[in-house]
Order: sequence, then structure tokens, then C-alpha cells
Amino acid sequence: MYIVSGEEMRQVDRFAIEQIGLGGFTLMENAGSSCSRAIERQLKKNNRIAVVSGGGNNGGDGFVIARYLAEAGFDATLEVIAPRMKIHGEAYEHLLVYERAGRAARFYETDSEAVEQAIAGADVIIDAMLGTGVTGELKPPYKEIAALINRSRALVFAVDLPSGVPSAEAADIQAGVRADRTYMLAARKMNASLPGYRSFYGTIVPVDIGIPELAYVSAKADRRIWLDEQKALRHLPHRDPDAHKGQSGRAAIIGGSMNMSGAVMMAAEACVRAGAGRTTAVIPDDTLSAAAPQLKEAMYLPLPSESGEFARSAWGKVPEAVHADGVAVGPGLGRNVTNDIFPLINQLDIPIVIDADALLDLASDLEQLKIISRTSPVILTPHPGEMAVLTGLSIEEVQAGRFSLSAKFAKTYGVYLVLKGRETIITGPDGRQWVNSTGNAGLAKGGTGDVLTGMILAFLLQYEDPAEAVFMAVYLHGLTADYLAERADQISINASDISHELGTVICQLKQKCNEAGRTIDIRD
Ligand SMILES: NC(=O)C1=CN([C@@H]2O[C@H](COP(=O)(O)OP(=O)(O)OC[C@H]3O[C@@H](n4cnc5c(N)ncnc54)[C@H](O)[C@@H]3O)[C@@H](O)[C@H]2O)[C@@H](O)CC1
Ligand SMILES: [K+]
Repeated sequence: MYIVSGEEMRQVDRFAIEQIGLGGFTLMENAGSSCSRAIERQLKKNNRIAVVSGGGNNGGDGFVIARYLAEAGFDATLEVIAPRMKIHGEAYEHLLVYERAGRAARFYETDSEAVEQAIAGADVIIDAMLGTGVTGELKPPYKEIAALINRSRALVFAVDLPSGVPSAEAADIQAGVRADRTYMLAARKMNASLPGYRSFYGTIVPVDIGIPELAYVSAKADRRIWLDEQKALRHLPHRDPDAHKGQSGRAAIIGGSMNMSGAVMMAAEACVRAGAGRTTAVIPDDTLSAAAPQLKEAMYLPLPSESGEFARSAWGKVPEAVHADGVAVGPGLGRNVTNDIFPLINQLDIPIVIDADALLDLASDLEQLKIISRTSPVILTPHPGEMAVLTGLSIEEVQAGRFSLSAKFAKTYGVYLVLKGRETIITGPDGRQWVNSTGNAGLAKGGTGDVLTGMILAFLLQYEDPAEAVFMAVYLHGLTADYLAERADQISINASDISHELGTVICQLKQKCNEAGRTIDIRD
């Protein structure tokens, strides 16, 4: 599913209407009929339903929904907050259709008390006041109606967006309707993936309204999310039956320190479990006896250490000492001795994943990334705090602008950026973005990032397209956490459990998709 800003959605709609010839009236009919069909599944026959509409096109969707629900025999009333005189275009035409079909809308302008009573007394409220067209803070009476809806005990279903939630990425969070479910039309709105807004939406239910793919291509909205496990099937790691270990790639993971030998070993284990042919842990030599017993499958390359971390002199030796097809650096490095990671990027033209403490060291060398010439990808995997250091912004600023900031950063420095979070965003150096839909709060625990780094590195060695490798690592990392959370509570998920269960999850995914008859949507 595409992810768009409010402005991009308007461009998509315009293209569908003006260039393709799908009329706005038809799109509204599609939106309303598809929504009402999806909403009906959540309703009981005796529910009192208040469809609360504004005067723009979001309100127009509400007129259509109210008609369908009434025709299906539900006790649904239409409460219109906008004055009749302010309703125009397709929305007005659909209001007329509703009335000509023998139904009467109630207007707040003339019957405010009855409207408020209908809202207060409803079992289900359908919020079709405002969608992508909202600007600024909610004005009266929308603000008061939103507060009334939020106070009610009814189930609240929003159409497209909860009313009042702004569609621009970095806008302040305003008071808005808090929905239990949001029936999201055509494409996912960008702010539904941003931490500040996500909680307004409740469960997000995508609703197709028949806009052709070309309309999105024309708007250059190259951001996507997979909400469907079957999409993953075509991208699962695949091993050639004749493969030998040399073909699955040699991985080197550089990290560890006296106090954090576990981090580099968790990354190494994940790398082994995710299919790398050979995995070498490059560690400070005085941590060898602590690290080595942790993983039998790894090889070790100990380098000079100082105060339990890599000695500064060790970094100059790394490019020559490491014989690998891909390298990851960062897990458990520690911050007492400055890590000199830039020679790795400059001298090793193999895929490189930069994570954890190594990102903080890279922050001072960022400008050099622009001038070096490499053919192999550089992948940065910051959490919001590390991204704040990389960009010189606050964590709040990073979180409010996750999409645009990631795109600008990845394009400026020519890197793949994995900005972690509830919905991790992966951005390619060309600005294309993928949002991950898997994972849960159980991942908010030390070590899960190290495991992800190991998985990304292993997949980079097995996939031709780095974007696909990175995305699949993030996707399967989250999916395995979801699998674990189904069996034991989220709080008990251990990072290494993800490595241990990865194979089971891939296997289950293959089985599920086979059972479903491989109905794969090619638009992913
Ligand atoms: N062809 C299309 O464009 C389609 C649009 N659709 C719907 O149309 C919506 C967008 O429609 P519009 O662009 O008309 O915008 P909206 O209906 O979201 O909002 C516009 C209305 O909100 C009012 N408004 C704006 N800011 C406000 C504030 N702060 N407080 C109170 N009132 C405020 C405006 O005066 C205007 O009446 C989408 O979210 C979707 O639900 C769907 O019908 C599908 C097709
Ligand atoms: K709405």
C-alpha cells in the first residue's frame, strides 16, 4: 500500500479524476460504499449509529456511508455539522442523493441540541467531519463536537483520518477525534506512521476505492507499507540446492568491549542464523575469552585492545585484516576510546552496516561520505536518539519529521537509512521509502538492534538488491517478535530468541502463503 502526505493524496485524486476520468462523484461513491461494507462487519443490528459529517469531501463520504447503512437496515442517522449553504460539489450531490432516497439529514446549524443528543446517545459514531483537508487547529463547532465524541462511550470509527489530525508531517499535534478504528481510504496517510499521531487512529483498516496505480506514479509518492504477509513470500531468502558455504557470503562483525561482549555475539549469532556462509567476530583481544564461548559457529579475529575496547591503533589494521564480503560495525563497541571507523568505509568497498556506537563516531565524519567513491552500499541503522546525533536535531524533531528527514539524509549522503521505531522507515539513496508493519513493544529491549544488524548483514550477502535485503531483514525481525509475542508476553522477548525462531517464522510464512493459494498482489 502506498503512503502519502495529504498534498500527495490530493495530487493522486486530481490525476484519477482529470487524467484518468474517474469522476469525483464515483470515487466518493466507491469510498462510501467500500467503507460501509467494512464497517458493517463491526456492527450489531440494534446499534444506534450516528454518522457525523462535515461539509467537505470527507463529509461527502459520510453522506454515502449513512445511505448504505440505512439501506442495509441499520438504525443510522446523519448528523451534519457544516451549514447546508457551505456544502458544495460532489459532497452536495451525495447529500441530495441521500435525501432523494427518502432520508432526512439533521443539521447542527438548525438543530444543535438534537445533534448533540444523537452523538451522546450513540453506540457507534462514524466520524466523517474532516479528512485530509483540515488546516490548523479545529474551529468551533468541530472542536466541541470532537470533544463530545471523545467523551462518549461509543465505538468511534473514523473515515480516512480522525477529524482534526493534520495531514502535514511536521505540524503540531492538535486536539482531534480519538478513533477506535480508522477506515483509511486508498492510501495510508503519512502521519499514521508517526509516533505523535499514531494513537489517534486506533486500528487502521485499509479501504480500496479504485484509484489506479498510475495516479500514484504520477504523484511520485514512492513510499510503501506491506500489510499482507503474502507480499513477503516473493522476497524470502532462497538457497540454491547446490550452494556451498562460500556462496552464502563471508560476514565480519566488528564490535564488543569488556562490558559488552554479548552485543557483538548476538549480532554474530543472528548473522549465522540468517544464513551467512561464514561469520567472523572481530573483537578486542582482551574480550576473546568472554566472547568465544558464546557462539561455536563463529570464527574470531582479535585485534589490539585498550581499557577493554579496541585500541585506536586497531582501526588502521581492520581493512587489511578483514577478509569478508560484507561487514557490520558497532554492536557493543563502547565509548571510552574513540573509534576510527571512517577508514572502513573508505577502504573496504563491500556492503557495510553501521550501527550503535559506530554511528556516533561517524557523526563527525559525515561530510566525507559525500566525497568518497564506493560502489557497495552503506547502511546506517539509527534509533531516534542516534539519528538526533547524526543530524544535530532533537529527538522530538527527528520523530516529527521521520519521513522527510530520512529522505533528505539518505539522498544527501548516498546511504540506506534504517530509522528504527514502532514503524521503522527504510530509505534508499534515491529517496524511495518502505515502512515496516511488523514488530511490537517487546522489541524495546537491549540487544534487539544487534540482532537486526546481524540479520541485515547476512541478507546483504544473499540478495542482489540491498533495499530488498534491508527491508526483508527488518520485516522478518519484527515478524519473529510478533510470533514470540503470541506465545509468551512481549515483556519476556529476548533478543537472541529472535535469532533462534527466525527459521521457524520463515517456514511458517511459506506454509501460510502456500495454503492461501499464493494469491500474491503484484503491487507491493
Ligand atoms: N476525489 C477526492 O478528492 C476524494 C476525497 N475523498 C475524501 O475527501 C477528503 C478530503 O476532502 P476535502 O479536501 O474536501 O477536505 P475535508 O473534507 O477533509 O475538509 C475540508 C473542510 O474542512 C473545513 N476545515 C478545514 N480546516 C478546518 C478546521 N481547522 N476546523 C474546522 N473546519 C475545517 C473546510 O472549511 C472544509 O469545509 C478525504 O480525506 C477523503 O475522506 C474521498 O471522497 C474519495 C475521493
Ligand atoms: K474523519
